[in-house]
Amino acid sequence: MWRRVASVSHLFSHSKSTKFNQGGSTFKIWETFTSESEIPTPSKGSPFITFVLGGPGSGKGTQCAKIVEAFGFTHISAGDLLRREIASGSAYGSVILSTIREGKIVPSQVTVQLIQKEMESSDNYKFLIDGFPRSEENRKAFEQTIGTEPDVVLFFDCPEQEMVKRVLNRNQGRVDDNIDTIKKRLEIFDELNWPVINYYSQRGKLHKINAVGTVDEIFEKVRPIFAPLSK
Ligand SMILES: Nc1ncnc2c1ncn2[C@@H]1O[C@H](COP(=O)(O)OP(=O)(O)OP(=O)(O)O)[C@@H](O)[C@H]1O
Ligand SMILES: Nc1ccn([C@@H]2O[C@H](COP(=O)(O)O)[C@@H](O)[C@H]2O)c(=O)n1
Ligand SMILES: [Mg+2]
Repeated sequence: MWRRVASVSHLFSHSKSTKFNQGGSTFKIWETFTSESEIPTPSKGSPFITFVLGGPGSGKGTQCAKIVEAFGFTHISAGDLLRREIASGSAYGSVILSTIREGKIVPSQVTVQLIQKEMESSDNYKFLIDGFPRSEENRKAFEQTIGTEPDVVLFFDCPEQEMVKRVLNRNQGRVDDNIDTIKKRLEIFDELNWPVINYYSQRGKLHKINAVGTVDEIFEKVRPIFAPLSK
């Protein structure tokens, strides 16, 4: 198991915050706008963990691929791990499949175990954990099992209409890429993901990225966050 050796709080020294309301509560979100902050070089023996949040179709997977290419992270998509578990014929497969079909959240114990296995079998120490945590339960289970918090949290902020359009055009044969499941996923996102976003915002770890624009335009907003890291 890894031990944390350094704080990266000064990563956020070139950020500004904005306040907004969601579900009757006020949230504060950090928005990064420059790449000039210094961060400690992550080292083997101490994982550098980035959580990647955003609604369905906000572009998390697409941007993760760009971050991997530019900065040498290992991409761990919680959704992909769950889909792989279904395909492997595991004992959990049928319950995971019906949960995904309903747009609901798989029990954290299952997802965290899959993430942990993936991290432990990797030679890398820079991880992008995509689509996780989806709920406070997910977040707490990760902290308890892995014993650490993320260094950075990205939140791809995208209007619902745009997310629906992207998901319906995705065409990758996913069982949840249909209008009924998308509506449920959006409801679950609103209900369960905002507390997580708020939590990391309060801890000064959240980077909100406007996810409207071309893939390259959005990546140019992501790049400064990781620019101090070498590949
Ligand atoms: N900036 C963009 N503009 C237009 N289409 C995009 C953009 N980014 C991603 N897409 C497309 O939108 C679809 C959804 O993107 P992606 O799979 O990256 O989203 P996601 O956040 O990982 O979604 P999910 O949570 O459902 O896995 C894909 O078909 C992708 O090619
Ligand atoms: N932490 C998570 C992540 C995902 N799921 C389930 O998988 C579905 C697809 O996830 P994507 O990230 O690939 O969109 C999602 O709708 C959930 O049903 C989960 O339970 N927990
Ligand atoms: Mg995805």
